Amino acid sequence: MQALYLTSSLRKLEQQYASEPLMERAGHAVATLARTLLAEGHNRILVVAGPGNNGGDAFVAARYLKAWWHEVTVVFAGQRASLPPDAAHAYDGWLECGGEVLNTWPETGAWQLAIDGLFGIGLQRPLTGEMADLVARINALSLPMLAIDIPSGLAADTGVILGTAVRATHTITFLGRKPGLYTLDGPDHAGKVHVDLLGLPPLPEADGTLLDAPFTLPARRRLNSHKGSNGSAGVIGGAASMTGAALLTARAALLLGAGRVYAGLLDPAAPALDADYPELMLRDADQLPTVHALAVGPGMGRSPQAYAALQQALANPAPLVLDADALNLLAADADLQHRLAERASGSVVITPHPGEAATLLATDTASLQADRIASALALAERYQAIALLKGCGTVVATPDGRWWINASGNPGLGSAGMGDTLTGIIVALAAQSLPLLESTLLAAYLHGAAADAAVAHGQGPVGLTATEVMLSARRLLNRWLSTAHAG
Ligand SMILES: NC(=O)C1=CN([C@@H]2O[C@H](COP(=O)(O)OP(=O)(O)OC[C@H]3O[C@@H](n4cnc5c(N)ncnc54)[C@H](OP(=O)(O)O)[C@@H]3O)[C@@H](O)[C@H]2O)[C@@H](O)CC1
Ligand SMILES: Nc1ncnc2c1ncn2[C@@H]1O[C@H](COP(=O)(O)OP(=O)(O)O)[C@@H](O)[C@H]1O
Ligand SMILES: [K+]
Repeated sequence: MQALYLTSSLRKLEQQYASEPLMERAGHAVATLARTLLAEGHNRILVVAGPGNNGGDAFVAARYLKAWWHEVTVVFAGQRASLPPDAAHAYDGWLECGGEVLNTWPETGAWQLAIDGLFGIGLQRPLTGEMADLVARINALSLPMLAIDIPSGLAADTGVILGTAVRATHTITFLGRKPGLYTLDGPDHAGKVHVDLLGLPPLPEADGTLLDAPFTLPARRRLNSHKGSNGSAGVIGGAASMTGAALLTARAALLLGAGRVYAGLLDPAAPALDADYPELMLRDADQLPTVHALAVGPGMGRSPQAYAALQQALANPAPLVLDADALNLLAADADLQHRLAERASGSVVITPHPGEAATLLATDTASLQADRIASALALAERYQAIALLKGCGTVVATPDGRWWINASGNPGLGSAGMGDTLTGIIVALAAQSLPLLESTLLAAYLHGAAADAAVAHGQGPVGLTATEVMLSARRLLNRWLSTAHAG
């Protein structure tokens, strides 16, 4: 797990250490990494420098690379007179070592690496006109591309593209990881992220946390354990023509270790048996026994029966996962919201995708996605529940203001049934007595990591199925458990 920092915190750190030669160190770090990205025998580097301190870093990097005998072309999108002081100093340093500055894009240049120092964390408004053209030219180069601090055009706090953005193969980011590198459009633009602290100690308090490892696991199973000690999970959903969703959740709960799994199906014509998984106990939605953790929503629809089932579930003290139509019903009904508010804080997790989340916050999807961290925090606050906002870089937030971004997963997860699977993993872990927040965080990471492992085995991203993801998740969880409990 890695710390994530918002721009406001990084700015404070910069001010605190204003007397340190941070730009010099930044440029040196860029040059050092750039060298390693050049293929054997390659030497020609394009550096694009912008009008602020990100451009200053670029000039310092250019100077080092030239000193190390590389052929460096610098394109500068700014005016010397308008540069901030450190960047102006870096510009002068580049000229003093014999470097040249081009103010227009050169006709030809057989570069072998490009360095993007156009904009960093100071970007405030969308790139347009000449700046946007420059980004288009950079992106048209089919080269390894190293972005300085953050790909130019990407908003550091949100991962939103401001107009247009550089697509880098590598990003070297300073002082701390920015959340925008890991959510929404960040991962498509950042490539591999490298961090350099510029010689400073890390900030004592992170703003958020990156989920990039299985940081917590269910307890080791005693040899003398039985299905009763592994917890029972319940799933309510599966209205007519959507029973598959509830069965997927139930199967995931079974495969991820719940001792008993009951599925309460709303479709009166639902089968009495899941033929592939006869281990599952299928019941009518209102006939579930007491369970240790309950998931409500997959394939549930919004019928009066679905409403009643949700109302009943909210009165159940077991840890609760609300997904899919349970969220749409909740968003539309004050009584359900009241019942949710009456529950112990932290005993419910809501798992909306951006469309459901927008409904829950009475906004539109674009506004919701414009700041996924703020949206997840708003959901957690508004519903006094753990909120898991799905999508590339899933964000988890708690009512007390903590947040996490999940680093695992891939576009193979973009097919029906993947959300149902996630819900099943959460409820399985919660049934096995892992606290609900830990269950949610581990499930988010495991679900994505399972998809990554499946892709590594050639099962995706195209055509990856939810069933493959849950089988992969079972393998991974067992591997993590055996490593953690070895010896
Ligand atoms: N400070 C430090 O200690 C350290 C900082 N470091 C480095 O500095 C970076 C931050 O530098 P920064 O704050 O100067 O901002 P930066 O990202 O270069 O951009 C600002 C410039 O862009 C301009 N501009 C903005 N939007 C625009 C648009 N749409 N279209 C056109 N222009 C636009 C804006 O103009 P203005 O808005 O003022 O008109 C201003 O000129 C940081 O990411 C890291 O790389 C490291 O060296 C470590 C130590
Ligand atoms: N590009 C992606 N990168 C990472 N995770 C993704 C991506 N696309 C989808 N996912 C994940 O897949 C799941 C899809 O859930 P959801 O939209 O509810 O679908 P479903 O219709 O299967 O219920 C979520 O956990 C989401 O975060
Ligand atoms: K940049």
